[in-house]
Amino acid sequence: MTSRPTVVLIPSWGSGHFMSALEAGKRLLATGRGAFTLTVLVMHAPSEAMASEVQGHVRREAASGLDIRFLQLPAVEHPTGCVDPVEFASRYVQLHAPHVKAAIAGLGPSSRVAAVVVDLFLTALFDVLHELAVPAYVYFSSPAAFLALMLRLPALREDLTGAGFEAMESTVDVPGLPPVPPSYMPACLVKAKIQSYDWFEYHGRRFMEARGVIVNTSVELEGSILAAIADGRCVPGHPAPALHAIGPVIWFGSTDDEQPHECVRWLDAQPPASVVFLCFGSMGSLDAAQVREVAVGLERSGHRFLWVLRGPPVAGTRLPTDANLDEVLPEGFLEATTGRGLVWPAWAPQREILSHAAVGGFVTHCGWNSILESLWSGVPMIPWPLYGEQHLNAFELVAGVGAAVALEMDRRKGFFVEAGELERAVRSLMGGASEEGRKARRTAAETSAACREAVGEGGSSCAALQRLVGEILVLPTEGDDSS
Ligand SMILES: COc1cc(-c2[o+]c3cc(O)cc([O-])c3cc2O[C@@H]2O[C@H](CO)[C@H](O)[C@H](O)[C@H]2O)cc(OC)c1O
Ligand SMILES: O=c1ccn([C@@H]2O[C@H](COP(=O)(O)OP(=O)(O)O)[C@@H](O)[C@H]2O)c(=O)[nH]1
Repeated sequence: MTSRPTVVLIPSWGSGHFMSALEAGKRLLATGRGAFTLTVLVMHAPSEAMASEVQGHVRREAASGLDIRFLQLPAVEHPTGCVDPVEFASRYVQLHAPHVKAAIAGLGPSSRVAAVVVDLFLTALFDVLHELAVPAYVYFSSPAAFLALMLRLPALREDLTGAGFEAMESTVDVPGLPPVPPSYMPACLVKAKIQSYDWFEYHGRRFMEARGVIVNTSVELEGSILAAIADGRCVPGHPAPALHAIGPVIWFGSTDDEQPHECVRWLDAQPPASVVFLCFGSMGSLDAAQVREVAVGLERSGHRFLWVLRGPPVAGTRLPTDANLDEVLPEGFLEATTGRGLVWPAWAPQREILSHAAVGGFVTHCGWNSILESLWSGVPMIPWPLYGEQHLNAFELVAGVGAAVALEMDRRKGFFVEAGELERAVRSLMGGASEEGRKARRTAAETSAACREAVGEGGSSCAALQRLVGEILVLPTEGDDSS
């Protein structure tokens, strides 16, 4: 066999997961310095909107001249009767298994498959990867804290009564984190969605079969949790999977835009660190009553703001529409805040915004990518978790990392936030008077430096990446007589 080996990456189709995994793959490729190529198996995204996003990414990356080959997998049926996206994703992936097997087996004659890296919801593919005897890795694009929790789920199930986490009176032990109040348990694991719990538990168990788990974090960010997992504190009596903390993996890819975005132009005219930025991720939207509270809270805070305000999701998807500002904002709000506030109703260039000197704080839905992007830019946060694992991320941000001012949410009213509470948190984060805000700003600046050091030459994440590449290159696969 003369050609170079290849590392196969199988991301899931959601833009956030896809780009995070692809960026990790590109870092593997760069660290391998030409020793292997990258082959990306692309599944059809289940909705048109997502499919066109993914196709856009594939087109851009395929044209980048890197050693990446994209192979489109055949379409499969959509599983029916799923209670939530995680069940859908897991079952949709199971249906891809024969195609994945054929695609990987088909690579064999021309290039040895050195490793296969799958997204965190794709562990159902392990059966075919084991059959093919290729080393299987997981790429975990969420924090190590959530990985620790997923590994703990089989044991935690024994402590749960039928009423689930929300009925629990004691705190939850997530090894490496301070005790977690049940109200911070991820929305994806609460009682009403027991099938979600089953699927998260399924994936958590299967992570134990992986050759390693590549995590989008760093020792500096989540050292105590990584150590707890490695010490076997999540699944006592079983060797923990090898962990590779290579983050922060942040995608800084270019867009097709030639002109600076309107939000960026508006920021250019604001004083340094004066603007609080509000954005709720790729799937976050607030209902009308909550939008009114945010508007009142921002107006009363007196601070400058840039608010990405999206409308309800497109029918049949979780993707928000562009907001109709005249309809949702209280009368007179835009006039009252002219000059010190911009409400943007559509997708905004978040990474660019967070790295702008005018931005001094971030009200975030606590998606892990958003948290990493904010920390990278040294921007302190106010956590407003919505879905997925974000409540746990919010807890970690305040109680662990410390780069945030906590926001009180009314759990009995669907985690509603009162205007006065948002006003208080914004004043605390952005004003000079609060010790809590000063600490969050100081910690964010320190964490930014630590993150940049981690991925730089000689840093912990850079070293982890080099070790991982070294391991992948010497791993034997079945039938490989060089072993
Ligand atoms: C982790 O638990 C959940 C994750 C998601 C989820 O789903 C999702 C679907 C898509 O089609 C596109 C996505 O980008 C996407 C993202 C997503 O969660 C976020 O994933 C990020 C990693 O890329 C990061 O970890 C964020 O913190 C996540 O919030 C959905 C879900 O239930 C609805 C989960 O339980
Ligand atoms: O208006 C928006 C909303 C989101 N994002 C990007 O979308 C990703 C969201 O990922 P995250 O993990 O934070 O949350 P998710 O949307 O997956 O829940 C991040 O890279 C954000 O920078 C963006 O650029 N503009």
